[in-house]
Amino acid sequence: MSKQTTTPIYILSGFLGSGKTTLLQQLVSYWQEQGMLPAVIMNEVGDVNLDGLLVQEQVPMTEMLSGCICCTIRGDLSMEIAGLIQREAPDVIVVEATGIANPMEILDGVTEAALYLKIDLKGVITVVDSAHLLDLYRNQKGKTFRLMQEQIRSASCLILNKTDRVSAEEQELLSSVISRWNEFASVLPSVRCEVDITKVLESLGNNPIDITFMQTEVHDQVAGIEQTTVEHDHDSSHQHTHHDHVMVYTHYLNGPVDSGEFESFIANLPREVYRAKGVLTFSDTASRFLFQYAFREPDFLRIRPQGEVPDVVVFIGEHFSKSAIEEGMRAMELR
Ligand SMILES: Nc1nc2c(ncn2[C@@H]2O[C@H](COP(=O)(O)OP(=O)(O)OP(=O)(O)O)[C@@H](O)[C@H]2O)c(=O)[nH]1
Repeated sequence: MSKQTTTPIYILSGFLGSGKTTLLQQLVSYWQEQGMLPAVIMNEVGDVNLDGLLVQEQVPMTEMLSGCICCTIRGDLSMEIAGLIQREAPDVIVVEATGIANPMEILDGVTEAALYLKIDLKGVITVVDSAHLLDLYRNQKGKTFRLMQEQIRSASCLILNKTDRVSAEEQELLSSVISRWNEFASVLPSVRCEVDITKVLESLGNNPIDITFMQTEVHDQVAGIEQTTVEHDHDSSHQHTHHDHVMVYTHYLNGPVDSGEFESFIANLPREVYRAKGVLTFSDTASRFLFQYAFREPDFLRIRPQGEVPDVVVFIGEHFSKSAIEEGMRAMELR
């Protein structure tokens, strides 16, 4: 039985690896401390959900894999929201979009659901990787730059994350740049998304989404990007394509690999691979690890996954050679 109350919905946006899951964990803990039941809709471009390993088991979660909710599987979003509300009656829902999602399209998906469900779209929180944005800002071109700009423009609250990876002057420059792009959203600088969650939620209340403004002002700017990066296929939502400039390679490992060898393989990844994540067993350490790689920075977290989780690494990027990555990985497995 679904509750008769209105369910608030938050959209988490931000480029691949910016820190969305890191923020999601904080939001979930915050709501749990308030005695609330948060639920999560996770969307991944790859076919495995590794971020799910970072969310506590008792949090109801729906996964939308192998596609991007902003385009090919957008139609499914309102059904997922409806299903979650019916099954779990959560007090609040967070939709974590893929890093390549266009928030305008997700807003469309959620508003579609609002036609027949009692939901209240609270706003878009966009997480920004400071170092990555700085790098793209200095080049001022490319689809990734425009997409990141779009994600910033559609936010009601902006988390300027990973400030540990830029200098104080660079952080100031970024703050002024993003405030110019989006003068309505609050900007909260952070390291590992450690922000005052009450401030985030308050700022959403103060900067409600003005969909009319976004449709006229922003959509015009987005139009060019959509045409070049999105394969529109609204009729066949199960044909899982995604943004055409983004590639995903999922590599299942046959066994443990040497940690040093893996680290040097990652250090030498081509620039075109800008995000990777996986679960690994190393031959020289006892534990298993959740591996992350975002904008050239690797990270390893010791984990004890519940249930069966294969050793797998997902590589995401643009125009990289899948066979070169596969060969490199296989070579490590053979040794
Ligand atoms: N140096 C640094 N690393 C961070 C910070 N915040 C998060 N990270 C790391 O960045 C990586 C990506 O973080 P996630 O929270 O998984 O990013 P995401 O946006 O959910 O990634 P996708 O779901 O793949 O788009 C992880 O290794 C985090 O530990 C930060 O402030 N500084």
